[in-house]
Amino acid sequence: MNFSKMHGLGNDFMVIDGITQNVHLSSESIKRLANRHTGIGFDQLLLVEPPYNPDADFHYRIFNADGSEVEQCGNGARCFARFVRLKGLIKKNVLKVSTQKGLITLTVNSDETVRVNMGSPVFAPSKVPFKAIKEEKTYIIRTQDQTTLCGVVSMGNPHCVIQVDDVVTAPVTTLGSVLETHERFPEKANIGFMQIIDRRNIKLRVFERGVGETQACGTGACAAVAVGINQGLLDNKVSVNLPGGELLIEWQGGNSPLFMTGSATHVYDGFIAL
Ligand SMILES: N[C@@H](CCC[C@H](N)C(=O)O)C(=O)O
Repeated sequence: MNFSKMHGLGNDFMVIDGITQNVHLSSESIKRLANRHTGIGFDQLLLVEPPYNPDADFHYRIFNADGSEVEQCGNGARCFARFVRLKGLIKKNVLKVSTQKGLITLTVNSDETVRVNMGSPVFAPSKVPFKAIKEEKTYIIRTQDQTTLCGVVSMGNPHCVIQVDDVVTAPVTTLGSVLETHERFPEKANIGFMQIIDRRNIKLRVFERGVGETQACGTGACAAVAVGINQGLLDNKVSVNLPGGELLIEWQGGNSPLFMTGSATHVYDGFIAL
């Protein structure tokens, strides 16, 4: 099987063309391939497929390193756009792509950065999904030894965003792993730790569902800015500083779409016998 290794700000992917190749992967084989010692190593596997929807150019499926299939991936979307152009699967620079959670539009800029229309953030708890009596801007989640204030949003996938004083000392792995599987998130969640520098700049670390902490999480950056704007703490255009680099997030609020812009890097092409 031919594949490409790519990354978006260090969030790394194995990208497979499932249009010209017949690909059948079980969650066990994805776990094996994701292993950084005995496999190829990646945070997510992206599988490019022909469109199911007449409005889309492609369909793409996303699998976490633990083998679970998920609905959305921001850094993956940008890598996907560069992959299909690099492999000559399409020539145009504006692409429509369906994922498990609907259609997104991707624009490849002249400097090869990619701007993604991620659709509108969804705060209704039942849609995240998150167990709550009613929608609030801030929730309290109780765990065995602490209570945590957070915002909750779906960017196609479930996110919980916690404001912290300093991302360096934030309990990303300890609290992140407890909240990822908290009973109030029936489909688990990605847990973001956001330090607000000023109204246009934040720092962010994310403990990703099905992976652990990654160098960057695109939907996590979108979720943090959406929660920050919803809570009245951020402006409509925010630069997000992640351990792996910067993303620009723009959202006018309400039902308007949220845009994410950032880089997507091709590392190498490979071949693996399964
Ligand atoms: N790295 C991603 C998010 C991938 C999926 C996530 N771990 C989930 O389970 O929802 C991104 O860049 O958005």
